[in-house]
Amino acid sequence: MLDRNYKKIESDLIDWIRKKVKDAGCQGAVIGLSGGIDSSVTSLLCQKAFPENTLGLIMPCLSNPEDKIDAVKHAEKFGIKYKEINLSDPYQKLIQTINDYDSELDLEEVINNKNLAAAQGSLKLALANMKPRLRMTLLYYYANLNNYLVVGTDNRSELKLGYFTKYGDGGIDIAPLGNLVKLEVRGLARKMGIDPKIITKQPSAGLWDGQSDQDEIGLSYREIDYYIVDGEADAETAAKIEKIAAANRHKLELPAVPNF
Ligand SMILES: Nc1ncnc2c1ncn2[C@@H]1O[C@H](COP(=O)(O)OP(=O)(O)OC[C@H]2O[C@@H]([n+]3cccc(C(=O)O)c3)[C@H](O)[C@@H]2O)[C@@H](O)[C@H]1O
Ligand SMILES: Nc1ncnc2c1ncn2[C@@H]1O[C@H](COP(=O)(O)OP(=O)(O)OP(=O)(O)O)[C@@H](O)[C@H]1O
Ligand SMILES: [Mg+2]
Repeated sequence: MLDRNYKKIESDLIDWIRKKVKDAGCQGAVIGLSGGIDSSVTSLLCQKAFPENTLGLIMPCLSNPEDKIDAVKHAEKFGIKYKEINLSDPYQKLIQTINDYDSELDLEEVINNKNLAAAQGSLKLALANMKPRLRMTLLYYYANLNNYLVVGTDNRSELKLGYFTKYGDGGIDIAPLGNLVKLEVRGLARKMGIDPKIITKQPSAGLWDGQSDQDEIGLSYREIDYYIVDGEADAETAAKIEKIAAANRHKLELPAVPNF
């Protein structure tokens, strides 16, 4: 699976991005830069497609400070224009606003801890998913302003599982990595000279301290990717993947509309 012609994939994806942006009547690309591998590869592809018209947005939201350092280093290494907009305060204020107006749940502990570890059950995800949705708002601000497309970073593994926030990091215009599973994204990243620290970092949505894709999904990318590409998996793994995929399929569809 890993034995792919990454040089050709790279140049085909650069051409594809250029065509999609031009066909949309747009002039460039805006991407969220997390310091993770998917956004590093995507931003570099965009930068090669539109060297002058690619904008990376670094948007920490009570995030691990290491990630911002990695994102800045990546942007500077490859000459990607970027801005940092820290969303921690607006995020906290939004939670405070909910707390002020809705007395049903007490969010003081979450607000004071600045950590979603204090939130349990559905509250944890409800608050966590607001982070990518705030980022999406900023990405579209810059897309509208500059006549750019919002370029998403979702890969084939995440799309198959629906492992993204609906209208958050899933709220995008195009997804250049959408036909590459995570292990293939790693192959492409190596070929493109992405910093090995970024390539070997544990994949994480970074929505709360210590979150990792593998722990949350309960499967490794090796298991997920071999199943997606070659159909190789034991019956239990295959069933688990299909169950998650079925539950999240709505994320890839348009909202249901009555047919009467
Ligand atoms: N059948 C259906 N038809 C239409 N809509 C349906 C639906 N079932 C739920 N929904 C709607 O969808 C909502 C649930 O979806 P959503 O809001 O996305 O929430 P949900 O899928 O519960 O959470 C997002 C997941 O993606 C992960 N994530 C997020 C961001 C980045 C990354 C990453 O890889 O870096 C991962 C995150 O850790 C979490 O596990 C429901 O509250 C409901 O509004
Ligand atoms: N702090 C952040 N600043 C800007 N964008 C972010 C930030 N955190 C997440 N994003 C955006 O959300 C996307 C989805 O996150 P995701 O974690 O799947 O990708 P990644 O961090 O690039 O790679 P990995 O999955 O290996 O962690 C990112 O690729 C990026 O575009
Ligand atoms: Mg990440």
